Amino acid sequence: CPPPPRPPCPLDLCDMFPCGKEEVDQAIQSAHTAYLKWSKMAGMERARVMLEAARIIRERRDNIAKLEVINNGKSITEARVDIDVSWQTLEYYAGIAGTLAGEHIQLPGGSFAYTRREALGVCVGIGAWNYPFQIACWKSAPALACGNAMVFKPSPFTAVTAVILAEIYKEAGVPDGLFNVVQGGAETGTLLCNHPGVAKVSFTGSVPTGKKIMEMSAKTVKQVTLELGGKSPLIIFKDCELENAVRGALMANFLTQGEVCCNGTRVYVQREIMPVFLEEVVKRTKAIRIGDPLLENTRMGALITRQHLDKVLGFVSQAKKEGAMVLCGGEAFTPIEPKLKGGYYMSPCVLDNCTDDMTCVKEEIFGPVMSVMPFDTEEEVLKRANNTTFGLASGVFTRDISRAHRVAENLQAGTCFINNYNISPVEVPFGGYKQSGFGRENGQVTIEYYSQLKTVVVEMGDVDDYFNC
Ligand SMILES: NC(=O)C1=CN([C@@H]2O[C@H](COP(=O)(O)OP(=O)(O)OC[C@H]3O[C@@H](n4cnc5c(N)ncnc54)[C@H](O)[C@@H]3O)[C@@H](O)[C@H]2O)C=CC1
Repeated sequence: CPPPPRPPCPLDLCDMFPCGKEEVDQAIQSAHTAYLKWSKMAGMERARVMLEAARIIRERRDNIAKLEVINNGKSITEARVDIDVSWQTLEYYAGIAGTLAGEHIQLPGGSFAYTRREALGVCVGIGAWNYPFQIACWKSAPALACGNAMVFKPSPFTAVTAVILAEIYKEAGVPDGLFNVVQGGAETGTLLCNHPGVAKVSFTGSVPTGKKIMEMSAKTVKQVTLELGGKSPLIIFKDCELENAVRGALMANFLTQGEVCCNGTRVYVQREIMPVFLEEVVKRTKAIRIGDPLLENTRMGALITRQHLDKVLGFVSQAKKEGAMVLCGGEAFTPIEPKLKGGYYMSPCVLDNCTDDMTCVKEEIFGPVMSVMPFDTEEEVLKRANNTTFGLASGVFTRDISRAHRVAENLQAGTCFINNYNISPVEVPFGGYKQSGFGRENGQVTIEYYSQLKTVVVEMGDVDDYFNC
């Protein structure tokens, strides 16, 4: 049902009507029809269509990026990177589509077996609001490369750009229905996860929702990939290249207004360099340009919603109550331009005097808030870094190559960045340990999560007369 009429708002991007059972059934049915056709095509044929889609995205990069800024609130420079990563994802998996193959296994007496890598069927993608277009590509590209269809549900807060992707796939020549977008929130997502026509659900979002997705998917034994939240540690040793470590800490905390699942928000700094680190990090954080995300030199745009901004500011207040010290930021920010008044901006925040038991150190804030803590030894910091139910990412800054690899080995996280942070090219697998989820996105391994192996056993001789004794 359309929502009741309300006065038009000049800032509205679209009206979103959530899909109900009928639309979800239709989307899955048409995706299934498209899958029957698409999965019979050769990998090279699928690759050609995907490369054409990648080309169109590249050609329209600036327009899509602009729309993504309006969709999400992130800065235009970041949005362009998201769109570049998106077409690269399509190119990468187009390259793999033509290489999908099985094995040949020799058996006694000339008999043999072979394996076929087959598609799963209709896959569902459920996206978060922080990387709307990129998440749709991270999920659909490997799915389509393997011969699947996808029904994608974007977050209701960022409903628009996934539709652009659907239009581009169609223009590039995928069969009608191969990539369908359904709109809506939890109810629509529930319909998708409970649907018997769905073979797999790939989800990006919060841990509580991820658990529900798993539970619903279990009823019909759907495969599941979960990309959930994090509270990742970033460990900075005193022998680091300080300039890089400071830049890395900013990269680990303030991209997309801090709304990044793999952010390194627990920053452990070796005690000897703490004063100089804090001085530099605060100086740079204060200098971050906040404001109109469509301007070239803006580096921090608006948070996703008023409620989310209030939630993030609430974390800062709670941190103060628990004894943390705000070194900078942590307040609602009103840009000078009149048109931006009422936007959900906040100044990026650095918290000192933090301890491991504080709420700001334990819980995912999903906003521009960095918690800094001192440490003395490698053994101690590893213990503290791993003392969390999350395990998405981690980082270490040091000039000592042995220490870097030793720390990477001992951190319980799906990714460890050495001497940088938040670098996620498509060639590199991405995903979590512990409650940050399972399965992987990107890299060759993701093919495993969007395909299944069939074994074909071929007898070249006679069948044993086993029962005639
Ligand atoms: N790991 C990550 O990348 C992300 C983590 N988050 C975390 O989650 C918090 C809440 O953000 P939300 O957008 O509300 O995350 P969420 O986990 O509630 O929503 C993510 C997606 O799941 C859908 N969804 C919600 N409930 C569902 C259900 N019962 N069944 C099926 N689909 C459902 C939503 O419509 C959206 O498309 C954030 O404050 C942040 O801490 C949010 C976005 C991304």
